[in-house]
Amino acid sequence: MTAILEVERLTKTFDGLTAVDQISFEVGAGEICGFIGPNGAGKTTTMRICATLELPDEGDVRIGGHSVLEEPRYARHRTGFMPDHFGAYPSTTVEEYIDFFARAQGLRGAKRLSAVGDVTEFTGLSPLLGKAVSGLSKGMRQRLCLAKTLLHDPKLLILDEPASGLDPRARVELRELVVALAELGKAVLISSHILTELSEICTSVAVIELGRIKAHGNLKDIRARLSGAGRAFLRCMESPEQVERAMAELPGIQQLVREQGGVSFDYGGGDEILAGIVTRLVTGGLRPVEVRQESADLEDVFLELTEGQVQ
Ligand SMILES: Nc1ncnc2c1ncn2[C@@H]1O[C@H](COP(=O)(O)OP(=O)(O)OP(=O)(O)O)[C@@H](O)[C@H]1O
Repeated sequence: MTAILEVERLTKTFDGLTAVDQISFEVGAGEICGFIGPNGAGKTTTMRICATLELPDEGDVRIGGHSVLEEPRYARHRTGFMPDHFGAYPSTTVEEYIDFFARAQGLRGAKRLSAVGDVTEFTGLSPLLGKAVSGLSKGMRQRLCLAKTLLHDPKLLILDEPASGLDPRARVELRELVVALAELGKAVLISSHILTELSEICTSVAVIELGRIKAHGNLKDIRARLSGAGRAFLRCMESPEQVERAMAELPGIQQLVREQGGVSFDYGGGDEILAGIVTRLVTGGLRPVEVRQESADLEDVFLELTEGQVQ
C-alpha cells in the first residue's frame, strides 16, 4: 500500500491543553480510514493540521511524501478538506459557489468549466446549478461542500463529520460517494460519531482519545488484538445440534450459540485457527456448506478502547 497521508508524532497544545499528543498513523491510496474518538479527542485539530490550517508544536504530516511544514502549497494541491461547518453567501447560486472556488484553485477557461461540470455531476448537483445556496437542504449543502473539495482532483480527502445532520437517505448517498472516491484511488480520512455508518465503508480505523491514538489498523485485526478472538458462523449439512456437539469437543471455542440453521462462536485467533477448526470438523465427518467470519463491531471496539474521558 502506498501511503498518501503519513502523520508522524504530531503534537499540538492550546494554552497548556494537549489537544494532540504524539500521534502517528497512515492512510494509503484507495483506503478509507475512519477517524473516531469522543468529543474533544483531537480529531478536528489533527485534520486541520493535515490540511495546513493549523501548525503543530511537534511532529509533521507528509502528503505524498512531502512535508506540510516544508511544502504547504504542495500539500494543499493534493488535499481536499471538507470541514464540519462551512459558510456561503446565501444569495450565491450553486454554480457561482463552485465556480468561485474553481477560480480560487487557479483553474482557468476550459479546464475550469470541465472541473465544475465534473464535480457537480459526480455529486448530483447538476440539476441545481441555478439554485441559491440558501435554498439547499442540509444534504445538498454537504454535497456542495464535497463538490468544492473535489475541484482540484486531490489525492487525499479529509472529511470532518461529513454525514452530521443528514437524513438516512442522504447518509447512504454520501457513503456511496465516499466509496466511489476511494475506488478512484483517493486516500480518505473521515471522522464521524455514527460508528455503524463508518464500519460499513472503512477499510481501517484510527481511534483517538485525549489526543492519543489508542489503536490503528484493520478493524478485524484490532478486535482480534483486543479480545484475542475472532467470531465466525458455521452451517453444515448436519443439524446445528450435531455441529454443536462436535464443536464442544474442540479446544478454544467460546460463546457458542445456535442461529440461522448453524452455530456462531468465538475462536482464539486468526485465519489459521479457524481453518484448523473446520478441518477437524470435516475429518470428524461434518460437511460444512457455509463458513463466515463475522465482521467486527466498531461500536464494541470503540467502547473497549476508550473510557469517555474529556479534557
Ligand atoms: N483553537 C483552539 N483553542 C483552544 N482550544 C482548542 C482549540 N481547538 C481545539 N481546542 C481544544 O482541543 C481539544 C481537541 O479538540 P478537537 O476539536 O480537535 O476535538 P474533536 O475530537 O474534533 O472533538 P468533536 O468530536 O467534539 O468535534 C478540545 O479540548 C478543544 O477544546
